[in-house]
Amino acid sequence: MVILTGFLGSGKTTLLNHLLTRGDARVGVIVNDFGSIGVDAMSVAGQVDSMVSFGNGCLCCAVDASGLDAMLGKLSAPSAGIDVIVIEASGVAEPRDLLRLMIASENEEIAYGGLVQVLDGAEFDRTRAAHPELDQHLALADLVVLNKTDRITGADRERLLGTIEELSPGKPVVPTSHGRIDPALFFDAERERPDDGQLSFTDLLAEEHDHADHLHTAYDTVSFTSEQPLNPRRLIKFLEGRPAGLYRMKGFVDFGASGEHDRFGLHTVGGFLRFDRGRWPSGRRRTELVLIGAGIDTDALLAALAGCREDNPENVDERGMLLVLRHVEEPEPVG
Ligand SMILES: Nc1nc2c(ncn2[C@@H]2O[C@H](COP(=O)(O)OP(=O)(O)OP(=O)(O)O)[C@@H](O)[C@H]2O)c(=O)[nH]1
Repeated sequence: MVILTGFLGSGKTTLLNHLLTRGDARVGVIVNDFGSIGVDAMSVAGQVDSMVSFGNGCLCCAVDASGLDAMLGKLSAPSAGIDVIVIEASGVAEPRDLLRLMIASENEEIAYGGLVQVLDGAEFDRTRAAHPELDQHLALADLVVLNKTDRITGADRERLLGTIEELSPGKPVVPTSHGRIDPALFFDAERERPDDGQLSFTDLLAEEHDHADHLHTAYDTVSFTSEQPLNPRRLIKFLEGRPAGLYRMKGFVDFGASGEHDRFGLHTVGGFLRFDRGRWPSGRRRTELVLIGAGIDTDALLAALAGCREDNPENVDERGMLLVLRHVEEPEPVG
């Protein structure tokens, strides 16, 4: 579940429509203003399988945690076949309140996938003057989208990037026009299929060549594999120091630990980091990670990951594993 937030007119709906038409994932959408969504574009895209909406204008005023849970329950039901839920919340909804609602949610099917803040590049200064709370919103975001770059000069763009960096240091910022962001930065193109051992990011990479426009040329993608288990402490250190341009990481990590659920799925969106635990398909136990970013030194990142390999995998660093477990958000699967 991804929260898409931004002030009125910043381009959230445009971005969402872009995700719906360009991504292969099945998207469930929760909006706080039915009228603001391009319903036609969505039905043409045929991607929205369920949409929950309410006209109260403000998501966090309209629902409490159990109300939200009911909506999420509808969208996360296996019968809905939804891969990702996007909550589109206008600037009037406080991201902090939304996050609080998410944390209070008792739905175990749903994993939080990051808070994305959309900014109108052309209106940034005026919006900030009128809504000083924008500074706090930026500090909460996992990923910042600087939209409407077609309406600003290169010099303004650099200045805004500098201001955003000051307000939310180290936060990844993706400059776009018309919300044309790579869906892979938000979620998987296809659902993972653990049963046949296919990794969804393979599809994700294959998708790169299908798109007609040159959206992807702005991104660097690199993958890392290791038959040798990784050291948890060193990997966590790498993750904590990952560069701001590294928008997304995805894959599975083998720490050499043994147990029922010793496959650690890794998922990062901007500053957000989560592990979940699962089982290795037989014979496929190895670390496989995909890194997506812009302006990243892929060689240096690969070298740093290679440096996380554990030379004595038989001695699992149990205390190091505790650092990993701190980021496990989902309960251990049962059975
Ligand atoms: N020039 C330009 N216009 C854009 C861009 N992105 C969106 N727009 C236009 O800006 C207007 C607002 O975009 P929306 O996507 O509706 O913005 P929103 O954040 O969903 O707005 P609310 O629903 O009011 O919160 C629309 O007319 C869009 O076509 C962009 O990158 N460049």
